[in-house]
Amino acid sequence: MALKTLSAKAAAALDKELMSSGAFSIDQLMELAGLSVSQVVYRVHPLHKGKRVLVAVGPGNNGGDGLVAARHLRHYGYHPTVYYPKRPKNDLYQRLTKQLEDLEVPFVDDFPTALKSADHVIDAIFGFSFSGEVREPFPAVIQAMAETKVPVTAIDAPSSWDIEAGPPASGVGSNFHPAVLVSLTAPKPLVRHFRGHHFIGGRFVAPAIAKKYDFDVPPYEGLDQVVEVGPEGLRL
Ligand SMILES: NC(=O)C1=CN([C@@H]2O[C@H](COP(=O)(O)OP(=O)(O)OC[C@H]3O[C@@H](n4cnc5c(N)ncnc54)[C@H](O)[C@@H]3O)[C@@H](O)[C@H]2O)[C@H](O)CC1
Ligand SMILES: [K+]
Repeated sequence: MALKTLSAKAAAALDKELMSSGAFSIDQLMELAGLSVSQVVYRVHPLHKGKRVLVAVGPGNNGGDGLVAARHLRHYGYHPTVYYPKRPKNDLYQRLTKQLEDLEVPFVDDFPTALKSADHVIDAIFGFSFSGEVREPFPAVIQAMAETKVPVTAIDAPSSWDIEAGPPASGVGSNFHPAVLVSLTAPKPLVRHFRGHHFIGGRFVAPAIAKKYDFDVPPYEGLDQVVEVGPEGLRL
C-alpha cells in the first residue's frame, strides 16, 4: 500500500500550523529536518565510502535544512563543502552560515568544479515552494547534478521537479533522477515518479495533526529520525 501524500498547498499549511498553534519555532523544525537528512546520508553513504559531501543550498527553508545537515555531517566526521549563491539577509540563515564558518566548512562559488572532487551531493535547492521554470543561477547546477555519477540525496523534492506532477517533460531537470530522496513529514505527490531510495524524516508531528492532514506518521524506531519506505512511497 502506498503512503498518503501531502500536496504542496497542504505541506505549506501544515508548516504554518506547526509554527502557530503547534508552538514550534522554525529553528526547531529546520534542526530536526536537517538532522534527518544527515542521518540518511550516514546510512546510504557511510564515512568509508568517502567524506567529501557537497551541499547545494537554495534561497529558502529547503536550503536551511541543507545548512543544518552540513553541520551535523561535519560533527560525524565528513568534510562538507557548501555552495550557497543566493543568501537571504534573514537572521536564521546568517546564524546557520556562521555556525558552519566556525566549523571551518568551506563555501565555494563554482559548483561544477567542486562536484569534481565530491563523493556525495545533497540537493537542498528547492522544496515544496518551488514552481515554474528554474531561474539563474540554478539551471547549470541542476544540470550538473543530473549528469554526475556522484550519488545525490535530494531534500523533500528533487529540485526542478513539480511538487505534484514530478519531473518536467523537457529542459532543466527532465533528466534529474537523484539516488536518494528524504521526504519531510510526508511524501509529496511527485514521489510517484521517484525510483531511488526513499526515506521519510522530520520526526516532529503529533498524531492529531497527521490525522487532520490525512497522512501517516511512519514507524520511527528507537533513536532514528528517519524511516526507509521504498520507491514510490510504498511501505517496505
Ligand atoms: N514541515 C516540514 O516538513 C518542514 C520543512 N522544511 C523545509 O522547508 C521547505 C520549504 O521551504 P520554503 O522556504 O517554503 O521554500 P523552498 O525552500 O522550497 O523554496 C523557496 C525559495 O525558492 C525560490 N524559488 C521558487 N521557485 C523558483 C524558481 N522557479 N526558480 C528560482 N527560485 C525559485 C523562492 O523565491 C524562494 O526563495 C520544505 O520543502 C522543507 O525542505 C522546514 O525546514 C522545516 C519544516
Ligand atoms: K531539494
